[in-house]
Amino acid sequence: MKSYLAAAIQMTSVPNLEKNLAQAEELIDLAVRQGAELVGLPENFSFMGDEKEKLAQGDVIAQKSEQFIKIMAQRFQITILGGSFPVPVPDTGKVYNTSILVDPNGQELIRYQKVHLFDVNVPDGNTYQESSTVMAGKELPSIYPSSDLGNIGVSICYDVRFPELYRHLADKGCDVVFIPAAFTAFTGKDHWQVLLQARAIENTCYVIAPAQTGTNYARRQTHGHAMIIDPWGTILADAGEKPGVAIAEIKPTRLEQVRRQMPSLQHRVF
Ligand SMILES: O=C(O)CNC(=O)[C@H](CS)NC(=O)CCC(=O)C(=O)O
Repeated sequence: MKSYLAAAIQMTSVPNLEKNLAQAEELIDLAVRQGAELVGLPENFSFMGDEKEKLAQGDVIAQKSEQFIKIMAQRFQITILGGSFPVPVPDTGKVYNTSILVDPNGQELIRYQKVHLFDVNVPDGNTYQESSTVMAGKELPSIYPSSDLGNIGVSICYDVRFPELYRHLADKGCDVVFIPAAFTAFTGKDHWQVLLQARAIENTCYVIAPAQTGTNYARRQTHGHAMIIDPWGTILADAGEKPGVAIAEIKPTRLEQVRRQMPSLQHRVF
């Protein structure tokens, strides 16, 4: 594993596929110009909108999103996570909330279908019933062992509240975990950063957390603060509240140092 720059992209996706892909491309370009070699896009980067609209356009969104990620990877010669996009599941009327990690040759390295669905009545009055349109994935995410970039793990948004998923990734030797999100503004202000830091600290790994921000559609407000956190829990970069990128260096020496200073993964009893 080498030292390299990673980027967590922050955007305001809206109910317009082409607009979102254009915004994503601009931000990927910005990240690459600053030297990023590993880049993550947020949950639902290519479409944030009414659930019914998302389903109606599901096939087009899935096909264009996947093609977009592969083209970006090859054009910019980066490894990139398509934070998530809907992929229709035949004969169900539902989609998988899907993330793919793609290498600079346009080769798919990991495909993960979100396991934990956000069926929550948020105390601000908004109700989310992700399972009404999304089929829950049934498998734990896998790790991609990159000799250059380290062992890369993937998860999506609400998964961050389920530490057992990250412990599974840690068991597989995870060095860098992606947590792309579209966190609600209401839960985000109190929980987002704390949860991300907890996952980094307890698993002594880097966290790359791309995010949605601002007003996406109707009353849907997302929290922003895409960030990169080191294995000690220190926030290395925070994109704030506007669209942009959080960029930071991922260092194998820092991983080794923190794992030496705080060997908690070796002290597990259960
Ligand atoms: O809403 C959309 O349009 C697209 N879907 C999402 O953004 C997903 C599923 S509803 N959001 C989350 O998982 C938020 C979790 C969260 O905010 C928390 O855990 O507090």
